[in-house]
Amino acid sequence: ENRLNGYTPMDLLQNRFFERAEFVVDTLRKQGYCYLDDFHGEDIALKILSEVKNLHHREKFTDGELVSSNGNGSMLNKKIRDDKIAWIDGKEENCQAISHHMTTVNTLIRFCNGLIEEYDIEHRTKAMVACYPGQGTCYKRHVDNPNKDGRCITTLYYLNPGWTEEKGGMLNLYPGGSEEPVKILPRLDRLLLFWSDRRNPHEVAPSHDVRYAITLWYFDKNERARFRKKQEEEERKKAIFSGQENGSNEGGGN
Ligand SMILES: O=C(O)CCC(=O)Nc1cc2ccccc2cn1
Ligand SMILES: [Mn+2]
Repeated sequence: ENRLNGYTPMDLLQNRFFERAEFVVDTLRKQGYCYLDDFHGEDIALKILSEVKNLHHREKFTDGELVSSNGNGSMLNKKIRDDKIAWIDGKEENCQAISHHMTTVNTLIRFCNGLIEEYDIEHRTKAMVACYPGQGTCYKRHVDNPNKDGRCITTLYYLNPGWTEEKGGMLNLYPGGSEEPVKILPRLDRLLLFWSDRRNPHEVAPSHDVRYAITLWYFDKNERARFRKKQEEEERKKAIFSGQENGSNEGGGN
């Protein structure tokens, strides 16, 4: 069969993933974030971009959340984020290249999982396709997973050919809460990975051109299971509480 100097194409592919996973895990350990350029190659990157633009033109994006509570319970309608988003599971029509991206990152993360003892990564979210429509749209400084909801690695795939810092829209990352941000250019075919917890506050600087990205969050099995159990516990308590409320009103309740 077609062995290239003793390796099959599959061997070469596995090696390629293993090498990149080693680099990613070493770099994540060292600085908490890591990016890979030319992740899919330009042709596939442009195919993914055309599918994302198609989603945008077919009005498949919704507004990001509009409100943030200012901590004392009152809901401000202050915007914390201006991105438009679409959740994609990869089976939708006209999302084949996006689906290929999702399976490719899964394979990379599976190789990384073998090298990271502190996490056991088996699941991820759907793909969140995001668009910043320009005109200064941004995303305020935040932490993806501040309260142990299970997400351990954030992956961001950027789709912006010819992007320059003049266009704004830099991802400002504050690894370890550092004062000075690391400024990441959201260029085409760049895959950025970082720990999703408090180690990586980040923000999107005001963007003056249309800016696309695809986010996948990967879960640590144990943290996710604990979070789900806590959620169910809270649901039960709430149900009991509202049950008492119904029981207490006159004639209400069966
Ligand atoms: O586009 C980038 O460079 C990063 C943007 C970003 O941080 N997006 C984002 C989007 C989110 C949407 C829902 C919940 C949490 C979220 C956290 N982060
Ligand atoms: Mn974020």
